[in-house]
Amino acid sequence: MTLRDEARAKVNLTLRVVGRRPDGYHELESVVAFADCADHLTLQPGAALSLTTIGPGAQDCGDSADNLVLKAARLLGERVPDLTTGAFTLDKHLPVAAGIGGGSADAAAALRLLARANDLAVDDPRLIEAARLTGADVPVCLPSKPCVMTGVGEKLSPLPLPRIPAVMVNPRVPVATKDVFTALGLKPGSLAVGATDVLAAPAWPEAGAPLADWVVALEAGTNDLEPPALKVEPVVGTVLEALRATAGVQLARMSGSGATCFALYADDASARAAADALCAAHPGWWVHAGSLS
Ligand SMILES: C[C@@](CO)(OP(=O)(O)O)[C@H](O)COP(=O)(O)OP(=O)(O)OC[C@H]1O[C@@H](n2ccc(N)nc2=O)[C@H](O)[C@@H]1O
Ligand SMILES: Nc1ncnc2c1ncn2[C@@H]1O[C@H](COP(=O)(O)OP(=O)(O)O)[C@@H](O)[C@H]1O
Repeated sequence: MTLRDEARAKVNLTLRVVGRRPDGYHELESVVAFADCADHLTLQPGAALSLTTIGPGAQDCGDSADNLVLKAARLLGERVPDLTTGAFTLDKHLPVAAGIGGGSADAAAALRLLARANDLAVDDPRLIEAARLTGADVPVCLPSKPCVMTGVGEKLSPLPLPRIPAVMVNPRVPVATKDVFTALGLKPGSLAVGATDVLAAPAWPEAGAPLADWVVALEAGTNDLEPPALKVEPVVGTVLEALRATAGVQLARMSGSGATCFALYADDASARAAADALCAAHPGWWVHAGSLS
């Protein structure tokens, strides 16, 4: 029997860099949501672990041993004796190295499929450990639910975010996360470990609050990686300008380390119209109209 799952794109609605740990990793505070665009992963359970990558993005990410799907499966196999793995097929649609965690979402989907094939609970500590070791963004992609993410990405606190009409744009220029953190220029050790825990968390709207309240709260945030990303890849500025010029835009910001940027709208029709205008003006860009939740 073939098992299937979706690897939904992650969007950092806000992203604050709190500091840099002595080991070089950065502590973050980020409101994370998930989009209705995704890669598709299947698993044919069996003896040998393998990966075939297909779809429009296959040539950008490949199926070599360093693919995050295989990395996650190997890390889980090191923790679960006699783990049944099998043949994965990844139908790759999301832009690669784009600040929307496509590879992390694929890895998380692989772990969820392996959990199903092996009757493991989704909150099994071995699954969560394998996620954390695969990459900083993989733990948040395991549940793929809106949350406040802290630490280097492993601490998750659920958030009652409503469905938000949105447009996502990637200029089809890959940006390496490491290069953006380097351009930020923080010295290792510019933070006491655990400092994110003692920072006052902003008061987010209650469950059921109107979208307008969320937009006001999110507007008060930033993405601290925008300035260094603009240095690494100035086209991010062009994308933000284009999104901010669309009719009905409520908020436009970069996601993660870029170069994908998103804009929020009050309704689906405005998001659709904005996406159509962006596609006409920039036929080379990847543009997705849909929603975040
Ligand atoms: C910045 C974020 C925000 O959600 O998103 P993306 O832009 O990648 O989508 C993530 O923290 C990215 O997570 P992920 O892409 O999984 O990071 P990893 O593979 O673990 O690390 C890539 C590189 O980024 C840096 N890195 C990553 C996460 C973090 N909290 N601090 C860091 O300093 C490290 O230099 C590391 O070498
Ligand atoms: N399944 C995968 N999909 C995308 N990228 C992958 C995958 N496996 C490994 N990678 C590598 O991970 C890096 C980060 O990719 P991705 O997750 O798309 O971007 P980001 O970290 O900006 O959100 C890329 O350089 C890519 O080569």
